[in-house]
Amino acid sequence: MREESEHKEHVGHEGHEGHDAHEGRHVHPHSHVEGYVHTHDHSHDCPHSHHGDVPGRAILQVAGVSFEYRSDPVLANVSVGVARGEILAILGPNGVGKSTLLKCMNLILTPKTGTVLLEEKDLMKMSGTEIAKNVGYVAQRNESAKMSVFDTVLLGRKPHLGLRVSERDYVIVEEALSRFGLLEMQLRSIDELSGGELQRVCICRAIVQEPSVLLLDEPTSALDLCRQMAILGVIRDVVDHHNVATVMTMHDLNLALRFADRFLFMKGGMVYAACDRSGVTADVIEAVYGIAVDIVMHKGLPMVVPR
Ligand SMILES: Nc1ncnc2c1ncn2[C@@H]1O[C@H](COP(=O)(O)OP(=O)(O)OP(=O)(O)O)[C@@H](O)[C@H]1O
Repeated sequence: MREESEHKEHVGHEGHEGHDAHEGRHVHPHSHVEGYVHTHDHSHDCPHSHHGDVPGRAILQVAGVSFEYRSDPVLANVSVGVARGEILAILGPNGVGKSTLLKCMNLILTPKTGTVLLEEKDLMKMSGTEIAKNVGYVAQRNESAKMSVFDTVLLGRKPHLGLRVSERDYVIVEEALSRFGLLEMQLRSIDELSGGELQRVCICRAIVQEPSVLLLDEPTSALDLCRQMAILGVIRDVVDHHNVATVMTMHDLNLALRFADRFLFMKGGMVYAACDRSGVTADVIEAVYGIAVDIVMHKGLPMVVPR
């Protein structure tokens, strides 16, 4: 099994400008990250919300995946797919295996059984560079180093670089830095950033990588309320306008309901429910988290309120 050091192609972006944070996923702002505009502009054909398990349309398809750390079983027979233009939220209590599943989706961890297909190609048969070109990943905990914010984000271009950094690479990086509100701190060393600033840098790095699949492990865990909305707004925008598929693990059910299209609830290392917003019921939440909740509607969006 490959442990989690290998292709840590952090994904990163988060932005402030041009997002409709208060409207969440129902409003898709028309700003964009420059890099995607030049290379994958599918803005006219991106589907928005999808239901069920998208088996036929999934760009990334996990089938029958099991995983164990040494001999401790963590995942059992997990199957799920994510389509272009949609955000899948992986939900469930601490330690249930959300991060492990995410790491199996780009083979940072190698599943014990099962397959992971990217556009119907077996990920196990792809090179690390090929995976990195297609799948961006931002870890839950990000390593820092003595490197500037600019250089860190530029590293996201690595899978695409030729012999040297091109003008286009610089344009993509600068555009993304701007969207993530990082321009002013681009010369600072990332080992001097706050946890939330570093999280934004890492998401920004993943975005400039221009992946077709983004895997984000608790992308808002270190962010304040305003930046949670901003960054999820930018991610939603990239997903909507550049036909990217995104999977994110989350704890905040209300943020998930606001920004994601589909929801994978895990319990005991298995899939308990895979549904769209209408399937997120008080019964499911109680069964998965062991807490009684009410689901109330607020401005057209369901909200989970613990009793
Ligand atoms: N490197 C590791 N070696 C051994 N066990 C691990 C390792 N990483 C995670 N585990 C265990 O595997 C289980 C699943 O962990 P994982 O991080 O996937 O859960 P999670 O649902 O993402 O949790 P959280 O919500 O707390 O982040 C936990 O019991 C955890 O202790």
